[in-house]
Amino acid sequence: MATAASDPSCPPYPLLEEEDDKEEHHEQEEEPPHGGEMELPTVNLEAPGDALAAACRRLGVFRLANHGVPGDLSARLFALARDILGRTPFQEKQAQPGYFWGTPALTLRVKDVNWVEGFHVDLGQKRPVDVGPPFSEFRDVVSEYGEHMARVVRKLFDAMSAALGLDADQTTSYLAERDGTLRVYRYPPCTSASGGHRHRHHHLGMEAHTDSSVLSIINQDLVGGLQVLHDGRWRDVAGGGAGNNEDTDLLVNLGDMAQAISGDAWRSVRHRVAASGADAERLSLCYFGFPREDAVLTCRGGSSSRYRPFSYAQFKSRCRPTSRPLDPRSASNGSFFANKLVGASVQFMTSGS
Ligand SMILES: O=C(O)CCC(=O)C(=O)O
Ligand SMILES: [Fe+2]
Repeated sequence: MATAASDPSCPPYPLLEEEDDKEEHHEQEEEPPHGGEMELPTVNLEAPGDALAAACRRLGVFRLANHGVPGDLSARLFALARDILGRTPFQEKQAQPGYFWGTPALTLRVKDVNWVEGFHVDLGQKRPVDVGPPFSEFRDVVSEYGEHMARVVRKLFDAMSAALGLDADQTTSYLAERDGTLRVYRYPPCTSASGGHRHRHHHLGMEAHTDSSVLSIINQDLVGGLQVLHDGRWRDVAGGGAGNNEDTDLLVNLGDMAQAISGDAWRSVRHRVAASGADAERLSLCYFGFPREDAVLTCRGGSSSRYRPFSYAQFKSRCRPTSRPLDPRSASNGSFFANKLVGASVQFMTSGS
């Protein structure tokens, strides 16, 4: 049984049950191979051109240059996150609003826990949460960073809307950029990490999934660990050295809502995070932009679309988390979203799909 008890910043209870051989064998069979590092295309936010639609169609993930997020702001947020998450005793962090460790399933079953902790911040929350230092400084920097994320995601979505031919109302309501979520993650050192290859006692920083957002913006440090599924292989996406200089690229993932809006022309990329090694910790700042809850998404393709018009509120209320991840081999990029929708309710799908 693995525990993190020797590290005071981690929970003082066991985090992993022994996996039985049968289950281990099952998981090994399902695991897509690892395909090494992948060079992602870069989109220039000031001049996205054809590169934007090409990346959305082919990959569902790209680097974003010329975003204008000040390097020293990212650096300040990374430094605060490193301090607060990495050097504060677990019990103290746990008392803070928005703090989490591992998966929500942790309370039910200590198995397949994601080796990650962090803060979840609703940027649209009207009343600031009352916290003392150093958390108040953290809250203020998060809020300033969130303003930049809202600006960047709006500009990017405007360019995407133009490429998809959305009207002015859709362009406004399909993304509520100021009501996004920011997650500040720390992937603590993990003694049972194995570089992304599954074997007995292997952990992941975050299990394979697609995001439910329209767009997600990831700012990861130099440690790296993010992997995307492309052509049936897990490919490493190198860390960007976030916060080291103003020219550092951000990463953009298309989420399920972008795939739906595009009528499946664009991809919601399947991705995961390898657990950090025993002597490394990884930090990332992830912003998620969602549609306005009441906006009805009419998916491209009209009556021939696979999706009936639906609102994000409906999608959220119907989407039940599955207890285990879907088979990653069968879930090629994109089909996972359809599976999520089918799992949520057939009401979202037009008949026959
Ligand atoms: O930490 C990261 O780089 C990615 C996290 C992620 O995929 C998520 O929060 O959905
Ligand atoms: Fe994600």
